Amino acid sequence: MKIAIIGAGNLGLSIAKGILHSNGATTMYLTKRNTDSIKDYEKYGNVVVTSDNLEAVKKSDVLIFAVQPGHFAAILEDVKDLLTEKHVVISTITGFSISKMESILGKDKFIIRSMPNTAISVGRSMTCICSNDAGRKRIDLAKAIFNRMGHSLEIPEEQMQAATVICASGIAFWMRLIRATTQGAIQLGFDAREAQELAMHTCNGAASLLIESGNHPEEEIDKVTTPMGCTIQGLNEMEHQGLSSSLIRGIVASFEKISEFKTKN
Ligand SMILES: NC(=O)C1=CN([C@@H]2O[C@H](COP(=O)(O)OP(=O)(O)OC[C@H]3O[C@@H](n4cnc5c(N)ncnc54)[C@H](OP(=O)(O)O)[C@@H]3O)[C@@H](O)[C@H]2O)C=CC1
Ligand SMILES: O=C(O)[C@@H]1CCC=N1
Repeated sequence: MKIAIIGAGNLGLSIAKGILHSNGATTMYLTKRNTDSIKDYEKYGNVVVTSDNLEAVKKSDVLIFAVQPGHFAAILEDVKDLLTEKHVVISTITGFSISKMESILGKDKFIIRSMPNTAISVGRSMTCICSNDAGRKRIDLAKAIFNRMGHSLEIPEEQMQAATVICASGIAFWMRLIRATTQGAIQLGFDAREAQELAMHTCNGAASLLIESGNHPEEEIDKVTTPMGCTIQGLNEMEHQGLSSSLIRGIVASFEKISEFKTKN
């Protein structure tokens, strides 16, 4: 597979790492205007670093766009005449609709809109995807690409903004919960490194338990909460302090913000 990542910034480089990690490309173009910071990627042999988007598009089949929303339309205008039947356009751009992409590229192009997260760099992204009508022919290819680097789910385009909050911003939300747990562990006497080790592996275990068992979280909680024990004491205190409520409110605030953004675009 010949892949180009147009916009090798935070997310673009995370995707590049995920692709390298999973041997997911025969050649990979990485583009940005100032390439100094990513020249090292050329040591991987099959990676070409360039500021020339046109060359990257001509030499690749799968085009993953990861630029800021304000740059995207102009870049699509620049490359649109180079697009042929071999190309699949995959956007990761927040708030940029499929109809807007079609208005620049045409309805006949294979267009996939995706929302991965930065855990793609370690092959563990939750990635939501949808496509235009023509792109339906390539949705399995897009799923295969993202499933090599985590888990993917096809959703209606209307849910893409909500998926951005839960999955992309969600990485930051979970990081903060892990950090808070780490701070608690330090207060209980662990050194900082051990505290983080305990917090992140316990978090990983909790998610893996649900993924592998298919159980509801409360079913697993019931197995841990000894009557009159320390777990229920801690959980109830967290809820008195608004744990679930503050998470839900944060998610809704994030969604309200992204909805403003959609109106502006
Ligand atoms: N960060 C995240 O976790 C997630 C981000 N997204 C979306 O992904 C997109 C990128 O986000 P993020 O990676 O954080 O942003 P960054 O600003 O880190 O990356 C964007 C990159 O695009 C490059 N760029 C700008 N203009 C061009 C151009 N003309 N041609 C090629 N490259 C160009 C910039 O480099 P230079 O200035 O050198 O050209 C920069 O490295 C956004 O639309 C965001 O909404 C989606 C999911 C998660
Ligand atoms: O915070 C943001 O607005 C972008 C969208 C998802 C991740 N970063």
